Amino acid sequence: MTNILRRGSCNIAVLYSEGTLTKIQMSTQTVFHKITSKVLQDMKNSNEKITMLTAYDFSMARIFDEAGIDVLLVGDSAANVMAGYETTLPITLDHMIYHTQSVVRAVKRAMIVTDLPFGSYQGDSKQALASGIRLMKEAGAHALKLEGGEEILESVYRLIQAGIPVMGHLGLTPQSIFKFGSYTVRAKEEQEASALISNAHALQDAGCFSIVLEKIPAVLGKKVAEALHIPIIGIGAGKHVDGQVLVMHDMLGISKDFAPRFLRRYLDLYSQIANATTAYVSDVKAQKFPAEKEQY
Ligand SMILES: Nc1nc(=O)c2c([nH]1)NC[C@@H]1CN(c3ccc(C(=O)N[C@@H](CCC(=O)O)C(=O)O)cc3)CN21
Ligand SMILES: CC(C)C(=O)C(=O)O
Repeated sequence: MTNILRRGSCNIAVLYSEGTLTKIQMSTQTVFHKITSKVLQDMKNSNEKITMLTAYDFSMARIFDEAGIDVLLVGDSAANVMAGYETTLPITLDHMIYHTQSVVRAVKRAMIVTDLPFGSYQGDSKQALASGIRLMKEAGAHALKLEGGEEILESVYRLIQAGIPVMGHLGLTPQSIFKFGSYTVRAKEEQEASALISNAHALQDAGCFSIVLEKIPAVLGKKVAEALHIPIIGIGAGKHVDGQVLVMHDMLGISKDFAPRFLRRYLDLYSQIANATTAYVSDVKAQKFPAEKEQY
């Protein structure tokens, strides 16, 4: 195996010697490989880190996809960053379908994983399957993510039986925030750590293609990534896991007052957008916009 392609716009010819990957010949002669669970597994096996960001809309998803992101997560964090709710609980399956459809229209290469939202799967595996089928059929998701371990295994299994790739999510699981009461680091104590490890094994055994670990000690992230053969994607789970995920608004510096230790901001878009807005407002007020050449 050689290299796994990164950019849509450049001419890196990527030859993947194993497996049966979909190749798309673009007009620019760029060869794309659509990212699938098989590609992610190959990345783990060859020690290539997996990159994942959230996306909720067409315009941002297109930029991320063309810039070479491997996985786009249509996260239920849309409840927070798109809709302004305090928690992820209020977002509905219909909202998740809308966001997923928007992302799907933009993406050529990345794998699109959508969260099953709170209330659309817990406790009833038939409801989980019905919700999952809507996201695959109506929205075009490539895979689904569900929060939890043992307690949702039946749902995970039923989805996988139906041919839907499932990503697990352990550690800090925001849909259970009212059970835990805070967003503190999880599994610091031995008992919770060993429960997390056994849940990770159970998810892998049920057929999950990958697991997200959120806000846990780096040593535990390392332990899980080494013990499991499937790719482990971390958010606040240290550097030894197989890939990293961040919420796009955090990574781009759009979100305000969110500064957990695990976050690295690659831009300060909040102030850049605010400055651009002030400049626009003052130009219009001062009748500097539009200028002669900007009118008909
Ligand atoms: N903008 C955004 N980014 C996220 O990463 C994110 C969401 N929203 N919404 C859904 C979940 C919630 N997540 C969270 C929420 C809080 C912390 C956190 O560390 N909060 C506090 C510490 C709280 C405490 O220690 O009690 C912090 O330091 O900001 C981490 C992940 C991750 N997800
Ligand atoms: C924080 C990530 C992993 C997530 O689940 C979301 O964005 O909803």
